Amino acid sequence: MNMKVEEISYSVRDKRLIESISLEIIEGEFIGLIGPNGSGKSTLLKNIYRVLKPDRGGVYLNGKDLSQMTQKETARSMAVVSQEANMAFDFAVMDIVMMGRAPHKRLLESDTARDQEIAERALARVGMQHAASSSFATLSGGEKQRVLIARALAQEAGFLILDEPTNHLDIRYQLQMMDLVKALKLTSFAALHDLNIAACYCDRIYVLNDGRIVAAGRPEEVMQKELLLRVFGVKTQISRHPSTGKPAITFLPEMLVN
Ligand SMILES: Nc1ncnc2c1ncn2[C@@H]1O[C@H](COP(=O)(O)OP(=O)(O)OP(=O)(O)O)[C@@H](O)[C@H]1O
Repeated sequence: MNMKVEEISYSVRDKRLIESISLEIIEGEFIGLIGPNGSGKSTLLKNIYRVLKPDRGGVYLNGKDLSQMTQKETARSMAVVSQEANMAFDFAVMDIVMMGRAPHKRLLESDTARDQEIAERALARVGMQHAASSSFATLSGGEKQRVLIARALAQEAGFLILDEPTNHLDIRYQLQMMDLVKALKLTSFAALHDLNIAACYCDRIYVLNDGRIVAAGRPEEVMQKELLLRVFGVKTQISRHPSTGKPAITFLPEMLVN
């Protein structure tokens, strides 16, 4: 599944939150989106997954204009895992995964054995089958994220959007989550905060600053100290990770630099 974003802009009242953003994601790629707090990452993703409507420009999935698709059609092509893992009501884990089947059903159509089988398989793929009847609210942050990935898998969409999927997770769960998503081999677009994680896992990275894309490329092209200083306002040393060969970013606190 290929995705193309063409010149999208979005404003609230007079404030332009994202400005003329274009990008392309090719089938099978894992693409990162990085940028400082408030740079517009969530706003961009929401414009892509149709919680917000761009003022200008368009989003195309396999050449098809998303704004011409029904929400159900969109959900069959695109699944979203966001950082807001809390549900207003408590549900059993399996019920949450089964929600992923909704875009494939007619209104009030009941679940079939095939839906059940797809949901069970999705839960097994994220290693959470033992928790099928547990209450979602009682799970740890890492487990919740895995269940939400399972829901996205049950949705059988070819394109996965992740909005800061590792927020609030400790380092072990962050790596586990990223390894899991990579192993799924879905075409993915992920807003990430941790630059080393982005450098390690992404095929390509887009850098957002003040609502605009200011750099794009492979991790080694993007992770340059001048750019990181300009965009994030931090001093860094960039080396090559001894095992992965990817850029490894070391941050230099002001008090040590001076
Ligand atoms: N509904 C809104 N009305 C006004 N301003 C908004 C609205 N939604 C977002 N913003 C502003 O738009 C900017 C971009 O916000 P956004 O949440 O997209 O950034 P982000 O890069 O995802 O940030 P973070 O890394 O902190 O999650 C911020 O300055 C934010 O305050």
